[in-house]
Amino acid sequence: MSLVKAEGLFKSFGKTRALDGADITIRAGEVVAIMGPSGSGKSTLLHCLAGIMPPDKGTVMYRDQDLTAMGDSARSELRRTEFGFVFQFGQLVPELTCVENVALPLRLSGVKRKQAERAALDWLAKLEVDTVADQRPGETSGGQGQRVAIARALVTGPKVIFADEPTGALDSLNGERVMHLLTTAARDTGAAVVLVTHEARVAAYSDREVVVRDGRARDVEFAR
Ligand SMILES: Nc1ncnc2c1ncn2[C@@H]1O[C@H](COP(=O)(O)OP(=O)(O)OP(=O)(O)O)[C@@H](O)[C@H]1O
Repeated sequence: MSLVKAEGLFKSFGKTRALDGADITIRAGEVVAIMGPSGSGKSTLLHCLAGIMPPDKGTVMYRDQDLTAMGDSARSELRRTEFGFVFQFGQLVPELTCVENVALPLRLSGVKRKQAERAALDWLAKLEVDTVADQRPGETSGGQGQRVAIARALVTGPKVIFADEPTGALDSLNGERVMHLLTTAARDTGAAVVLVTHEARVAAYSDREVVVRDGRARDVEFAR
């Protein structure tokens, strides 16, 4: 059963064709690594799948909803309720403490502060960073910051986590730890993970790899 299904995606930036007829299907609960050379269209594909960027042509279905036919506000509502995001540099709010950062998506959905912060603390503990709950992101290490960002992505119970080079700024040991925690947490909650990475050892945490070349996506045989 497909959860996210994209067909015939085209996207150009001026004369650069970033996507050139890309197709990809993500099933519920699976961890998919999007790999491929630099500039091949991986991030553009991720942004189209996640409803961050509309393709020039093609469709992106999330369950029975067509993201490409939705207005901006419906699409951002869908992103807020169904998706979680992790980027290369955590992109936490620097003025807020880590627990406030993780609680933020719940607060935006109308959850009361105490309840939101309790849920945030639970997630920080699962990702083994409850020790930095009261610190600001600038006072944490890169690996801790990424774990906080993962807690923030998971706190709303998303169906899909989109992660663009989530370990790109970490050393290999921290990268592996973050991947382990991300995929374990996603498997525990049943969330699918769509992950852009250059690194084979990061892709090794996925169930399946999709290779993007010249703006087209190709499924690799189930590797494991
Ligand atoms: N906002 C943009 N404006 C102009 N060109 C862009 C933009 N975003 C992407 N591109 C171009 O589209 C192509 C695909 O970019 P994309 O970032 O999707 O590739 P990628 O595979 O994620 O690359 P990398 O691995 O280096 O991050 C590249 O040639 C890039 O320069």
